[in-house]
Amino acid sequence: MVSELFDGDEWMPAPGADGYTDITAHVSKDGRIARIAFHRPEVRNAFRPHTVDELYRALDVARQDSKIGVVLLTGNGPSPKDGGWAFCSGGDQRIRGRDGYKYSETDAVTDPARSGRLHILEVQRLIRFMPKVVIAVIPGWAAGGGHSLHVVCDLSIASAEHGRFKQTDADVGSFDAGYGSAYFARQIGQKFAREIFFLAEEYSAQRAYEMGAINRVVPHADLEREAIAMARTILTKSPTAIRMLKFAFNAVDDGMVGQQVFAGEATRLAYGTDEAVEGRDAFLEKRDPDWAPYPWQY
Ligand SMILES: CC(C)(COP(=O)(O)OP(=O)(O)OC[C@H]1O[C@@H](n2cnc3c(N)ncnc32)[C@H](O)[C@@H]1OP(=O)(O)O)[C@@H](O)C(=O)NCCC(=O)NCCSC(=O)c1cc(O)c2ccccc2c1O
Repeated sequence: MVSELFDGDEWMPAPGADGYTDITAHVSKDGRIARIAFHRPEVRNAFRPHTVDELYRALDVARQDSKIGVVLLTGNGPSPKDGGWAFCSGGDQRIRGRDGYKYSETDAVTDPARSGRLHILEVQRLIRFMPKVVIAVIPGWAAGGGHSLHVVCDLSIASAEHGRFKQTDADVGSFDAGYGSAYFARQIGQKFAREIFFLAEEYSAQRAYEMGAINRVVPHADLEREAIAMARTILTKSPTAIRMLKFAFNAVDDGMVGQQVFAGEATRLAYGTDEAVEGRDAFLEKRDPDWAPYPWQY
């Protein structure tokens, strides 16, 4: 079983998915939505380096699939041990070393520079910069690094019954000092964000909604159906408009990188104009460009 909430009629395996152990990856039957899920429910979907490698790969496959417009990131469940649900509980504390999270011996990692990993941050950047909408679909706990992952997603939808939130970083001597905290404060305000990190108290999906940390709270049984409905609404929109909007929302918080990402897409739009074509053709034809047809717009 993939997950109790997984509807097999909606999905087919994503390319490369049969090699994954720590996640599952699917594509909707029309090829337009990706569903990527943590698959370690017995540890509340905590991630180890191998999980992060697979997650990065699956997200990048979705990023490079030009039919896909929306990615649903979720956690499979419930736990076979106790029936608990989780989106993700962050880094697997059992394999945390002094320089990061450790691969297991079966991963056969010999490069010492690769041994201690904090590369969930690379996943955060991939979610942030991919030109598609990523929706966190939260069926249970979002804790520690799992809490930060939902923060970096474009939208979040949570189970009313089982969605629970807790930022445990400071309990375990860790701190996500980037999107997980500073950007979170931009979302919900400084006082709430500081409270959530400094007190590390559990809060409900309803409370998260009231603070503006998530977009929707829905009945548990409807969670994935509602997420798919959100995705289908987004898919009715212009891909270019959604891409430019995502990067516009990002830019103000992402400094020069945000400007670069937005500007790259502006350049792509400019290349499509006759004016830019004239500049290229003039160079190739070894003549002066004729800008006369193109006014100084105001
Ligand atoms: C998530 C919980 C609040 C759930 O509590 P609950 O009571 O429902 O469940 P249990 O505690 O009994 O858990 C069931 C079972 O799962 C195991 N487990 C849960 N979470 C983890 C985990 N993260 N690592 C390993 N194992 C986990 C638990 O031990 C139980 O196993 P049994 O064998 O006893 O059945 C609660 O579980 C909880 O608080 N979990 C820990 C949350 C946490 O502190 N996460 C790590 C935060 S730090 C982090 O994630 C992080 C990672 C990075 O890579 C970073 C990189 C760069 C900067 C910062 C980073 C960062 O902060």
